[in-house]
Amino acid sequence: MKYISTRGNAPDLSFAEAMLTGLARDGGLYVPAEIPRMSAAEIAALAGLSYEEAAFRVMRPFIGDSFTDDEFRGILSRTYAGFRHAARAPLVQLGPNHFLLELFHGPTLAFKDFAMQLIGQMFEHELEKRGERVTIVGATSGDTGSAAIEAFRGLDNVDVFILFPEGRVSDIQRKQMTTPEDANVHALALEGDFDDCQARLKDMFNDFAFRDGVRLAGVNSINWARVLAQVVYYFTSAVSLGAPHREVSFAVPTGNFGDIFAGYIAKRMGLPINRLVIATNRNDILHRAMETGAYTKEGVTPTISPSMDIQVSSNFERALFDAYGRDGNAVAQLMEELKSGAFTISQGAMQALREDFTSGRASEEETLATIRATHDSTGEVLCPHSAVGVKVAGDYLDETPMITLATAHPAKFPDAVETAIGARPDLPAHMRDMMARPERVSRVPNDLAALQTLIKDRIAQN
Ligand SMILES: Cc1ncc(COP(=O)(O)O)c(C=O)c1O
Ligand SMILES: N[C@@H](CCOP(=O)(O)O)C(=O)O
Repeated sequence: MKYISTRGNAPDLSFAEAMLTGLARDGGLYVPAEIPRMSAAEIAALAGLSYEEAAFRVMRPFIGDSFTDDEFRGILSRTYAGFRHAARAPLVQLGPNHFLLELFHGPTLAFKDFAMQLIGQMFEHELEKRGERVTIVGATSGDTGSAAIEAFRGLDNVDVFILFPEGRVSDIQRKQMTTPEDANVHALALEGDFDDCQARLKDMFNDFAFRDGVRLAGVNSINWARVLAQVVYYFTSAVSLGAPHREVSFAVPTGNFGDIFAGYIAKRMGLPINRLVIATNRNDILHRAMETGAYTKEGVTPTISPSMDIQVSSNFERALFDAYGRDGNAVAQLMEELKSGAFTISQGAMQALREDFTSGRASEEETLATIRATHDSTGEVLCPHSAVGVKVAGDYLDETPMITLATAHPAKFPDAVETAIGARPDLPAHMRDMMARPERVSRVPNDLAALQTLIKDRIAQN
């Protein structure tokens, strides 16, 4: 299995190489040269398997010879051992034909753990084999950073630096990033928004002297392995509702487009998915793009679903690559235009996108009302991101079962939940004392050179 860049001008890599490389050297994102298909019989055979065994069967064809079967099985069993639910990703019913996929039972209470715990294990295995050390730099709007820190803290061959937008993550998210005591963890509060964090991260990858000097690696969904791990729960949830004999739809709270892109990959692999619904908050660039064909940046507006306060959706580039018939030059051209703030998607590409994706947006009031109504009718307490998904899913309910992804635990966003239902959800026991723990964080300017100097200095000290 080979991986190619969405901009068509970088070396082809194996799975393990693409995982350690992060961003392609032409600025693009790695995708598999071909998407392996699963037959209806292979999909049906996932029914009743453990999550780990289903994960093995869904991901195996993408891994090539980067890991042996035994190595990969060992990695998967360690990956999900720390989840607090035996099913890993349980489904609960919200109403007739509407289901919620709870993805928040991992160690940091967000769907990010599904992929981050896996790549933590894969990095450790691969770096030990190669005798290499890397510097991970990540950009986060709150959840990716905490999941990355949890997955990589304490590892000998990794330093992990996380850029988060100062004042724009919840208190719990900040504490998750600033309270670990491990010397290899560096939480950096950047003066800017998430898009600034992600832009500086990509600048670091595009500065080859810095990139090679610190042996830079990325664990954002730039990294294909992150997307791949998320494909699995589309299969397990759909199969438990009758796939491949019955179609299902998914509604996905969306920011950086990694999670819903994983659903698209599941569909390309043969999972019978009717709709993939992109659910956005007020930062609705994807919804606007789906409606008009114009992908136009606006400023990021802070919302009660802060992890989705994103305007430049990194993984949309992967969807565009397919929509443009895998023409890397066309994608490179669009990304060049985006530097000036906007691009227009061709009619043909829009048609291709609309065959797979549809979209909707939830306002702040609708998000709060959805948390309240869902609690009243089912007892389920939604986080505000999941509530965006449930609200938008409501506009698409029909005879096909709809699965909305619940992407974070409500206790990560107690203020929004309290506003909606008048009660603050409890944190799980392992996090109860979190607010009292001392913090370690550096404030950093939105400036590439200053960030690079800080990172080099910290590595030299370790
Ligand atoms: C809780 C939560 N929900 C939804 C999203 C959006 O997911 P994606 O960025 O993969 O579109 C994020 C951030 O990525 C998140 O942290
Ligand atoms: N919402 C994310 C943003 C980063 O997205 P990723 O897909 O690159 O991990 C977060 O919580 O940080």
